[in-house]
Amino acid sequence: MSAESREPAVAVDAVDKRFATGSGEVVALQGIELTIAAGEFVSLIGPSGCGKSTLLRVIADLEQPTTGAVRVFGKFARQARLDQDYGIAFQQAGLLPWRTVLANIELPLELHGVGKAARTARAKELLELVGLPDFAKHYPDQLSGGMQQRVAIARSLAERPKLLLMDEPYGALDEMTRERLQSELVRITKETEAAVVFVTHSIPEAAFLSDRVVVMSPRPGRIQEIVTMEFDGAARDEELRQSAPYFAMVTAVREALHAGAAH
Ligand SMILES: Nc1ncnc2c1ncn2[C@@H]1O[C@H](COP(=O)(O)OP(=O)(O)OP(=O)(O)O)[C@@H](O)[C@H]1O
Repeated sequence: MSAESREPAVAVDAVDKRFATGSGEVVALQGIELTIAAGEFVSLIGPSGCGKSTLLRVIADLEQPTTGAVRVFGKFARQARLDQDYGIAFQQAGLLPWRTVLANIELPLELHGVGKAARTARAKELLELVGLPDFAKHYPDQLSGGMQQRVAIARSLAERPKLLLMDEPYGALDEMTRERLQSELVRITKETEAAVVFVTHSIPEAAFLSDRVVVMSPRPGRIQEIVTMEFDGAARDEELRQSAPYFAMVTAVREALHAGAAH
């Protein structure tokens, strides 16, 4: 095992984030401590405005913490961003409208100097993976929102990142597609051994996907509780969704959320 793979994927150390606004200061995050192991799947859940997106953006170095520090595989977040050590998929698919689906997926590889043949081959493989092999030559506006989201996920996986940062990537999808993409994500992250930080509003989604669910509470945004998912070793498959251990975990996350809201 290399030194790098022994480092946690993410280490958030005493992070506060305050925003100055016209009506005063907003404390979006306070005293956040969170370590995510290599290969671990962690969801962030909590009521609207509790700071989930802000925490993800701080990890991605799209926002700077007011105090504290973030490391990604041992590097400062800024260096990890410059080195493109993680893939990002947000709810807004963020595809370039003037590029075909294939060219959108190829973009990160192109920016890293991967040759044309290799990046086209990889992009086609990813289109298969997300179930859109026939849409390579389409443009984003010719696709449904859900299909665009799958393209964005394919793009985030292009460089086989060891960390994926996902902000409600499935929020706009119908339930069937959503469950299919959840299963797909489980399979993909198992294959690639990527760690994932996943923001969601869905308790069942968080329970199905995660090793640990971080429950946040608002004003100021803090970690209320971290719930470890225990499924008695069961695989994360369709059977799990119907099982007693899964329902017990859904209940545990729900109770933690309600405890946070009561404060
Ligand atoms: N750029 C900004 N300027 C000022 N305030 C901000 C900014 N970004 C976020 N905030 C505030 O910080 C708090 C946390 O916002 P954030 O978007 O992280 O919450 P969230 O948990 O992701 O919410 P949601 O579930 O609704 O997406 C909110 O009160 C929000 O208004």
